[in-house]
Amino acid sequence: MKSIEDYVHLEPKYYEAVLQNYEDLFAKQIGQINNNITNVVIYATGSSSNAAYGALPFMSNILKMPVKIEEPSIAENYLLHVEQNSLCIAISQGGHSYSVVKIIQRLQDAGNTVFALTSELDSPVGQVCHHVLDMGMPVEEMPYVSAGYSVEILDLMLLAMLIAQKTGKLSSVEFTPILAEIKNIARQMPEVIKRASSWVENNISKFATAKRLVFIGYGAAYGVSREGETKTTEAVRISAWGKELEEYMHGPYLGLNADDFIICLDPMGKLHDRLALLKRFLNKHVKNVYTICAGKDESETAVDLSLGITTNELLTSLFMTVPIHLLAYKLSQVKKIDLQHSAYPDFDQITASKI
Ligand SMILES: N[C@@H]1[C@@H](O)[C@H](O)[C@@H](COP(=O)(O)O)O[C@@H]1O
Repeated sequence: MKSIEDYVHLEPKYYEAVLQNYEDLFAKQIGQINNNITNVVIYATGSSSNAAYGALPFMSNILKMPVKIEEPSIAENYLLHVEQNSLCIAISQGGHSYSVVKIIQRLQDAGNTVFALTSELDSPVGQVCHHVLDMGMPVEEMPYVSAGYSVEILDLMLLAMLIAQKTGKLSSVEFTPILAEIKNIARQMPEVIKRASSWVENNISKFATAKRLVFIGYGAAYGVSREGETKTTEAVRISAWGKELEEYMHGPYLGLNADDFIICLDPMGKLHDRLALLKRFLNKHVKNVYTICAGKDESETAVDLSLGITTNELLTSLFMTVPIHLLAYKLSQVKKIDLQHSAYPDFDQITASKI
């Protein structure tokens, strides 16, 4: 089975394939989308939900309408009131998540149209949903996904662009440079992976002593911070938080421990100065504060990582998770965690959380 690291190295190839095929992949289903949609509701859980948060600011900006993410279980059991002009998108990379299958069934039974994004077309999600969107990559064998998470972000961004074009929100003149910017990022992925790999290598012995990792991001990097929490919890099996910048400052900072390892995720956007203030505070109380930034940051220290891409902050989730995935993988190796076999084989037998 390929490892998380193997899949990270496959990301440039998968991005290239999606960028070549996205029109064919999505054309048929895009044609079925109602031109009068006023908002988008995304149903996803785990990494798929984190990916949606990474794409959300871009999607809302391109579609010029509200985009929200709902936890499928809460939506299915308590919030089943969907507006007629909502575009419902369910995401399940593997297509076996119980709560995603359920919400698709409930929405369709109530007369709503649901589009499901998945890589496994004949999975339960693929079979239940009437409008399946192919993610455009092979099924990821490794259950702790990395490439699939990133491809979901790319898929959602391209979908938003196509829908915006179809509904008259984005002209061809506007479409072309945005697509060129995304392609430019895709071309730089090998260099991002190289920089991220050496940063992880150089710092792994220190990270291996961490009792807790705290990821703090804003804008598109909020999804990245959430993915930091997910991957660290699932693959490294130590405590982790993934917070939005102001959310962290609102109260969680009070739970700070001097031995926390804090990773700040800076897309070099609107809230860069707010993050700088928080770092000033954190550096007074915590020894291990790191920053991963999209482009070059003048205040960068020796332990920080610059991924070297100066781009629209809304697109940074396409590459900022690379170091987070590699760090989680390397830490799992150091801790000799077997990611290929389930730690609790009885879990799904008892709960049927994956069907
Ligand atoms: N442990 C995994 C998560 O890492 C994954 O993100 C989630 C959603 O998976 P999917 O996108 O296939 O619905 O499922 C599992 O619970």
